[in-house]
Amino acid sequence: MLPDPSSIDQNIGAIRQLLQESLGNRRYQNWFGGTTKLELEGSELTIHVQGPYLVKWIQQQFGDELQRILLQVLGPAAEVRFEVGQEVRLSEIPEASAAEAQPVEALSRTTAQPHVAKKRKRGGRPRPLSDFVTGPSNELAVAAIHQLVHEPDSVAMLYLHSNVGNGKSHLLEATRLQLRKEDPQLKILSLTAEQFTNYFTQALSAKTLPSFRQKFRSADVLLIDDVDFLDGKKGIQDEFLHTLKQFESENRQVVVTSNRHPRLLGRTSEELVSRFVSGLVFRLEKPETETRQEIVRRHAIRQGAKFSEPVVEYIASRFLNNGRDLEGAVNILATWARMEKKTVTVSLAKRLLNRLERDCMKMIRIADIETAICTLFGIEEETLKSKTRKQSVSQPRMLAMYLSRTLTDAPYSEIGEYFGGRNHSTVMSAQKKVSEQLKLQETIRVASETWELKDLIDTLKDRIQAG
Ligand SMILES: Nc1ncnc2c1ncn2[C@@H]1O[C@H](COP(=O)(O)OP(=O)(O)OP(=O)(O)O)[C@@H](O)[C@H]1O
Repeated sequence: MLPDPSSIDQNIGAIRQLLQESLGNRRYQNWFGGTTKLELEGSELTIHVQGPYLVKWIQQQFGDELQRILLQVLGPAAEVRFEVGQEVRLSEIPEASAAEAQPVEALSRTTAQPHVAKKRKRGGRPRPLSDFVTGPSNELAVAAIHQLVHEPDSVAMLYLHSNVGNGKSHLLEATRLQLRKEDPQLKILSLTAEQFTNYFTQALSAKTLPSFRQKFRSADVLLIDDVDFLDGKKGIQDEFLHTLKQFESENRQVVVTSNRHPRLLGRTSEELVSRFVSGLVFRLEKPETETRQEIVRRHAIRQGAKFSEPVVEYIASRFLNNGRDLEGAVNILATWARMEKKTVTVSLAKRLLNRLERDCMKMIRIADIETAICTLFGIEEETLKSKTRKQSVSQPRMLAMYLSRTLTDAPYSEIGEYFGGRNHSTVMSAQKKVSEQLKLQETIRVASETWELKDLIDTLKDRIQAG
């Protein structure tokens, strides 16, 4: 039986009221009012927040109170989870198809969801190109978008890749907005690869593949976020490949984003990879100092906060990896300033962000390194740990040992044991060998690409740190 929508509204209303009573109006408005959306499904409350820092913050500050209130309103089965980012919005799918297609959530909620914050895409504030801070780390990608929009005949496929939080989704949405501005009639289909998969699976089981194909192939431009989601999913890859072929044959445009270079999609068909690399491929690098500072300034303005230059510089020097972390830090400080009606100083920023930064630091395990190496080189974990001395396996194994020494506190013996019961001197010599290769600026082959060893190690480190 479907839940009664009025009882859902009543329960959310009761939760909000109790929170307001318990926290006081001002704190309630700051943390749960305004744009903080609450959703209830059964006895699970989902709180939608803007960034991972807010998850930590709300859990630390109000976790106990929240649990008490949920227990009171929803009973002992009550659970709370957080969603970081905003709601999914298939905004440019023509009305009919959006209505027909079952929402992605409805499909994914048929199985139990782990209680982790899962990032969703789009919705919320629009992210135009003018909001995107451009610098050496990303300017080629931005130039490519301009070209795609203004010279459609010259760009058929654009592939943007980067580590987490460096603006892929922002740029994809900005592309949609630019295209729309240029031609309001254009049919733009914009969705994540996961949504594509869910729509496809749904159409397959409902035996409505022809109309699914019609919808996905009738667009003028296709924008797909997180195409790496398809890695290792053969059936969907075939379907996606057919869609791409159709776009290609009719000179329509496709933009995709991914967390890695197409050649590093180890479990993706060669045909699909070669389509990706045949287009323009750009990597969004970590933002450099000036870009980070400007991201902080602009985001502070959006949050209605005014930070002094030393505070801007402090935040930018503290969060080096991506725009998302910077925005999260700004959100915390801006909300604090609003609540306390005080100016944020550098020492206050240090104090407030210290604890949060510690909480968000990732503990790296040897298993994380193993996963990153196996994914990148497209080899199985058992093979990496096996006795084989083939160079295609021994080189990744040496790298795994080297990174385990660099990124974890594990002793040589533990690392050796982990990678196939080897002794500590094997690990020592792997570390020495990789260090020498780095000194000699050697290159290394991964799939059919040649990499500078240093670039490869930096990429691996980024991906391991980002989880
Ligand atoms: N150069 C930039 N200028 C302005 N904002 C940026 C920039 N880089 C990242 N951001 C902001 O950081 C946040 C994270 O960016 P986004 O979601 O686009 O990252 P992503 O690369 O898609 O991450 P993921 O790999 O997790 O999907 C967004 O709010 C985005 O607007």
